[in-house]
Amino acid sequence: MIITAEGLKKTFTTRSRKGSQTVEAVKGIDLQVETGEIFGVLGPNGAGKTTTMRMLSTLIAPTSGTARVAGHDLTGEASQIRRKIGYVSQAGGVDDNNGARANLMLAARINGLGRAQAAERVDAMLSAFELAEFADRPGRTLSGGQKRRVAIALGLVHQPPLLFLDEPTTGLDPQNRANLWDQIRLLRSSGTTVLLSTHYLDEADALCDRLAIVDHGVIVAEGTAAALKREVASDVVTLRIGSGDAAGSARAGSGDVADAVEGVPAEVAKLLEVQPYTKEVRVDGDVLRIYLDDGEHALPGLLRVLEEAGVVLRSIALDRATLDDVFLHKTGRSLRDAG
Ligand SMILES: Nc1ncnc2c1ncn2[C@@H]1O[C@H](COP(=O)(O)OP(=O)(O)OP(=O)(O)O)[C@@H](O)[C@H]1O
Repeated sequence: MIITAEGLKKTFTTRSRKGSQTVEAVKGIDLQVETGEIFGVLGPNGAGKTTTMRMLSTLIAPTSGTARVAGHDLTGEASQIRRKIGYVSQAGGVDDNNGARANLMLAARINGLGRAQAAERVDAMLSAFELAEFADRPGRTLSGGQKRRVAIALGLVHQPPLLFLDEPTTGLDPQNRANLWDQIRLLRSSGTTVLLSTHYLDEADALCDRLAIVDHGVIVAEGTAAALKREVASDVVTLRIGSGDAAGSARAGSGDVADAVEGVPAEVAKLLEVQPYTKEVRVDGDVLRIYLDDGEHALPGLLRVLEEAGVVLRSIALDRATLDDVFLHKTGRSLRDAG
């Protein structure tokens, strides 16, 4: 394990004229990151991702809890840890008045590399991150994607075995995001461990070997994306149902059962909850999400139940469960709406 953390907590106290305010940003996090993996911390805005990363990278001291990072104790051996990690913040830390080469040279020298070794590493970084073409152009003239690549190169110039990336692809267009994902995967294949935070579901799913989902300062789920999703269900059927008169006039079937459940989401949910294939049903307004395994086989039976009950469908979709379904299952909210 390159990171083990137990009970990490951080409480901020801010003082203003109105008095002091306390924010429990991280409320007790246990974490194990294996050497050589890409580990994701996924959560909505304000969940405590940055605070967790800043504690583990020694930028701020935890209020309580313990951790070992890259073989050293977080509280007693911070300077040894700093030599073994790279940290790329959301802001990036690229000096806008200097080019990539000068930025990298400064970072290499600050990290203790001699002049010749620094020059060698700078060249390697310029080439690895495809920065050579504009290596001497001031940072302010670079595109968002180019600048993000310089920022990540800055975190890697001293060849740390562990790299922290705080929301590395926020604000990038899809092509730049995909390029950066490739570069992060290359880092893994060269043996670097990456701990990254993100609020993008697809990023956590596609890029991370394992992840921790955080909400309100605690980990609500942890594991591989596949295992986390499997825990909820493999498939989800999303129904939008009609209601009231619209349901009554348009429904296919009718009868006593239909009169009882027509268009009332909670009643329809009760009906579906007792079906043998159903794992869980969630109601959000007139939308029902039915979690089940093997949706393709269950779907005809599910439609039959709805028809017999006279339920009018406005739409129906069968999808694979996503990490958002995991978040919903654990917190009762969608990650898309949270934060
Ligand atoms: N220095 C600070 N002083 C006071 N409160 C803070 C400080 N840093 C963070 N917080 C608060 O702690 C909570 C967690 O913030 P944090 O930045 O760790 O969240 P995050 O998950 O990284 O969010 P984002 O995705 O928006 O960056 C928030 O409520 C934030 O306002």
